Amino acid sequence: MLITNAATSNVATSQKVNNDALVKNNLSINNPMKNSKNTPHITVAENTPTRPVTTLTEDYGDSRDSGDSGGLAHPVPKSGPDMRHGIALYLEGVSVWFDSFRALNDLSLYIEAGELRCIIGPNGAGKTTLMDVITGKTRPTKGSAFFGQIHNLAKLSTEEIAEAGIGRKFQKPTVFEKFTVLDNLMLAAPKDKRVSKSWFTRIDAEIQDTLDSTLDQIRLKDLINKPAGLLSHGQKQWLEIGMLLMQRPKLILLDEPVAGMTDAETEHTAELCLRLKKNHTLIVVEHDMTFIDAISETVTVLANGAILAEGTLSEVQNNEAVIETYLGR
Ligand SMILES: Nc1ncnc2c1ncn2[C@@H]1O[C@H](COP(=O)(O)OP(=O)(O)OP(=O)(O)O)[C@@H](O)[C@H]1O
Repeated sequence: MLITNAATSNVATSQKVNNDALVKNNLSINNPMKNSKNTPHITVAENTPTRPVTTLTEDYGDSRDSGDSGGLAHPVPKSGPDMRHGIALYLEGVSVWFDSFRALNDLSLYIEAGELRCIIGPNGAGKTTLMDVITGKTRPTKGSAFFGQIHNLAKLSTEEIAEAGIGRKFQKPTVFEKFTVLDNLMLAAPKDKRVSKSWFTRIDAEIQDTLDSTLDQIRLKDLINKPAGLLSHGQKQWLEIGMLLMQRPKLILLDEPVAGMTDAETEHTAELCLRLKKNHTLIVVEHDMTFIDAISETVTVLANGAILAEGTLSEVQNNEAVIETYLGR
């Protein structure tokens, strides 16, 4: 019963899937790094492919909710993402068209492993569409999207992408209000190990470790027996981040994590992001500049589906085009 319920939550959509039936990855990666001003410097051995530059020629359609694999052949690598060359996420020339409207327009974005990247931009800039492409919810109409070297995000299903190690937290918390903090976390654990700690005296050692470190990260240890419905808005958000952490993602996407939070909660969330950064790659979409200032290294500004500017917060804040289009004078 609980497991059925869990399958309907945003977090549970990224539960691990049984991929026994999936064949080993067979993608050929044959087109090394191109010159681009966004391209980070990477030192690699001679003849080693640095980027999976596979230009997509198929039209993947324009449905935002195309979360299935659309009948495409998509061998799923059983291993985790290959980030040996330091790139966690690689998007090259990605466009998303909704009929004739271009929500993303030839967008190229490279996120290094261990990076905390902030994405800002006006309403309608394409931020959600970008997150949708990364999580497989929307297919690129054109371009390449890879997680590490081998996971082709344009071809994997949402579940396969979650299995590969990408976790997304949506803006609105969707915790199970009647269940305790602990039960919510246990429900988010990978399917094969998902048992409620309160029902069993013994618990998988790996899950126990993940639970302990998650509770350390989200600072809700003292509230484990509290029903989630009685938590503050901020605590619910942290719990939901904890539910993501139970799945041990490598790349975490946070969509407006501090919307509706008090100043103190915003500050705590900034501290949480900085703690998460020690072991994860993060992409944070936010409008709150105080929060961005507290956590940001590189900030990417999106407008009209393309990158308007990229740099430190103060660099983009002083960029004329950004002032004109987004921040104002
Ligand atoms: N399914 C769709 N069909 C048609 N147009 C869409 C669809 N989804 C999004 N769009 C349009 O694509 C553009 C980008 O939307 P998106 O939600 O990605 O922007 P955003 O930067 O996340 O905005 P916000 O900050 O308001 O959330 C918008 O103009 C939106 O209206």
